[in-house]
Amino acid sequence: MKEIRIEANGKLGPINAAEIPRYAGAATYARLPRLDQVEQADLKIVGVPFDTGVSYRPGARFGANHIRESSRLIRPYNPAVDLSPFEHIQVADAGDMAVNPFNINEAIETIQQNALDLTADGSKLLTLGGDHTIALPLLRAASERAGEPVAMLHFDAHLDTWDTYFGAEYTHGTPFRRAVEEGILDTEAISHVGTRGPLYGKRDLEDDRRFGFGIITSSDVYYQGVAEVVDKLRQRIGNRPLYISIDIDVLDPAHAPGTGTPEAGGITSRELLEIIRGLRGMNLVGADLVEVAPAYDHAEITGVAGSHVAYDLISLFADQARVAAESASGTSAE
Ligand SMILES: N=C(N)NCCCC(=O)O
Ligand SMILES: [Zn+2]
Ligand SMILES: [Zn+2]
Repeated sequence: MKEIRIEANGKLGPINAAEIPRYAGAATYARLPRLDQVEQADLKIVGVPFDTGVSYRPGARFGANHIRESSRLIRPYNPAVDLSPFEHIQVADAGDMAVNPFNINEAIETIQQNALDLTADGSKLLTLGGDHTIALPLLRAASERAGEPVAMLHFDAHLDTWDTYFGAEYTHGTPFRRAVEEGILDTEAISHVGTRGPLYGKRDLEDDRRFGFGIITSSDVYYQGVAEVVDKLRQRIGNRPLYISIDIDVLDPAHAPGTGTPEAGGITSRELLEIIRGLRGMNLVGADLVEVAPAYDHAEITGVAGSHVAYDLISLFADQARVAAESASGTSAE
């Protein structure tokens, strides 16, 4: 069937839901064009079907396609930030990386190389799915492209700065310790948001602090509120190149049951979306959304949350482009 798409400012947008019912056809994220359907993309959305690094329930290898299927209802205008993101940047779905499920070291190499290849033309990357192991190669690629260690906001129930599991260095509980060891993070500007739940010991927090991480716990979000949290994060990060890593388990299991290591007492999807929206104007260079495991989901609760989180991340990228275009053309950029 012929696709009928929304087009504006020379950008090829989603399939028009007024012409072709939104439940029809193969899923791309938000029914956006595939990368091979556009001449160029400013932001590429790519799936990472990999979950060999998990310590508990597997299934995040199916996360990207679940988020795509759950994103069919996304509409083109984002009123929360007064922006039609797909009109300001060309966004395209680049499909999935082909990652070895039997060899973690090789998988990490592939992810890093694919991320570098996809951004060689100056475009940016938002990855969907996979377990949190994949943040390490994605951060390596992001810091190489930025030409310096990157700031990071890490939304997660977990610290993911543990040392090893069963002697393994590369797992979904250890990417950020490795990243600090490798010197690819700007340790003046890294923060966890939404952490909670039992730890192995107090030492986990001491190690984490030593690496440079600031912590805003799930309870801090509750007691301080979104506005104060956003303020603190913006101050800590300033204009540094910023990578955002979102583990969907940062949400309470009521908001995201479909994940591998759920912890009670999480933030709501409203809080997460509001914090992301509060980051407008920051120097975002890349992002991932990990740990969506559809086997434990119901009624696409987690898939819908993930698809909307991705939409507000895309809106941040688009807003950066809007501001840059406005200042280039001399119109005031608010
Ligand atoms: N979900 C992520 N990324 N990490 C959880 C690791 C929890 C653990 O096995 O102790
Ligand atoms: Zn994690
Ligand atoms: Zn987690």
